[in-house]
Amino acid sequence: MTHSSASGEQPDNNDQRRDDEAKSLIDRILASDAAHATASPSVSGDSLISAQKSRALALDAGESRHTEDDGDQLDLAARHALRRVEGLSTELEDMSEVEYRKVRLERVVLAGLWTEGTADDAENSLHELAALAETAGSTVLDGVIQRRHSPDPATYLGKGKAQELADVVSDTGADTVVVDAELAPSQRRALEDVVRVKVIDRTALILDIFAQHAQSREGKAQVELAQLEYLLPRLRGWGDSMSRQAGGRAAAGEGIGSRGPGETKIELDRRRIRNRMAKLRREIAAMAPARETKRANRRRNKVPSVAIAGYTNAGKSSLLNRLTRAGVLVENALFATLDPTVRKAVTPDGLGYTLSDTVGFVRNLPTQLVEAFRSTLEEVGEADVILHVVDVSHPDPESQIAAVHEVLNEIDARRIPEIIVLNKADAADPMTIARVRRAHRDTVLVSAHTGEGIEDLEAMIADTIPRPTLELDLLIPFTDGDVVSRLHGSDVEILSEQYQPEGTRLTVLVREEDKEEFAQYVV
Ligand SMILES: Nc1nc2c(ncn2[C@@H]2O[C@H](COP(=O)(O)OP(=O)(O)OP(=O)(O)O)[C@@H](O)[C@H]2O)c(=O)[nH]1
Ligand SMILES: [Mg+2]
Repeated sequence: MTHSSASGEQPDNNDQRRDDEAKSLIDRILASDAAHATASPSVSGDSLISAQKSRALALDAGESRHTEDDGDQLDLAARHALRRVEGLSTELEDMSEVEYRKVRLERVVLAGLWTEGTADDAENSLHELAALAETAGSTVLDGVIQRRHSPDPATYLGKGKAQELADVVSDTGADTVVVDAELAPSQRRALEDVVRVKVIDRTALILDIFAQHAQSREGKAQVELAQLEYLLPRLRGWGDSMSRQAGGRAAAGEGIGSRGPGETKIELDRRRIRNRMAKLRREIAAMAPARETKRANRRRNKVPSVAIAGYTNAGKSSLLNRLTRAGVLVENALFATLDPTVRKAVTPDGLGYTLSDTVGFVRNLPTQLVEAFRSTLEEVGEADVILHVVDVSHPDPESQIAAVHEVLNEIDARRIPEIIVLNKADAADPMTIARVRRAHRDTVLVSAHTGEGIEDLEAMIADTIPRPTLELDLLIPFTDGDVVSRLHGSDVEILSEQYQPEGTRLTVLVREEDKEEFAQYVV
């Protein structure tokens, strides 16, 4: 689906387009097996800031005053940003009075700022937040964007807009507000006071999704560590707010942002949290050897390793399945894959390599997660080749590519040869494809669904992985037939083969370290 520029369109068309987009986005997330889904989670181009930077902005020291003005109140734009995604009647009058433990599905309203870039960028960012919220299991009721130069230090949105948000919340009967930023504890509390429902930020949302998806013991430990890391500086904030909302659903430890070591354990003091974190770090370190052994084995056998990396939902697992016919979970949800999967694959000319699927990246991936998943991500950092999978059916693949490069940079993986795999060719706009291909060399256009371009990709992988370089001329007696089959195995390249009276005569390329094995047959 293409995302045409809004300029020049009739307002009705704009509204229609937004409605259609919002609807298809929701459909896409809910119907996880619907193969025909077209829209993708979006990302904002210009607002690409590292988690570190946004955190520095957000974690100011408990300041709680409003700035002078209430931002640039571009009312028309703000109105347009108020999209009704799903209408629900208002059943609850005053959320702070309600025993909302019983509400099962979280019903959320999203709030974001448009501080830079175009209106489309700002909307894309909110769309991505909606996809994240849906992935976490909530229903998105509405979303608002305020045009401002910078977040209000007190309530994130300006005072007036925060009040409008409160109205939207009470009109829609939402029980949670999700903010498209990382909030300081004081901002979160102040905003909660205005909107009267639980407020969580983007980082908490992503951590929550990871908590839901972690499968392995290591993955679970890594997520818990990241959650505690996030919680620690916010301890006072959560505690204060929860004591004010005693009996609330959040206090019961339900809902987004509270799975894992969330608000139920709020009574833990910092020391106990630190102890727990130290224990988790030790556990994760202790689990590393198993992974390290496997990796060392692969290194010893010099099997080339290819790591699949890329933005979440780009089609990494689909591509792994396509290349290896492995049954890896493919889901139209963000962060379906958390635990790295390693599979064997063979190039068209018979060279073996390993192919590993990894956790997806996202714009402003919380630094806590990059830290906690470092050992998993390091797997990417040690690969011989990186397949960087890009969803080219997305309106703005460039910013996803940039976000992935940023994470690769952080784990020191930018020096590794990279093949940019433009996936979902079947659903992509030719203009977008052309634009991305102009900006990036070494791209290959594929569709994991239709199989288009997969042969080109396989050929590119074969050309990029380290190949055996040592040429040997061998004569193998017929009595040693097993050696011939070994040569036909996956890490030798056969240049010529003929039968002679004394045995099989072969010219082959082998890896340097396999030289000894065949030394006795060298002619
Ligand atoms: N149209 C189209 N859709 C695709 C293609 N490849 C994958 N998809 C869809 O994109 C969605 C995500 O695919 P996955 O393979 O789970 O993506 P992923 O990158 O592993 O995602 P995470 O593990 O969640 O980060 C699924 O709904 C796939 O069916 C493709 O070539 N064309
Ligand atoms: Mg996956």
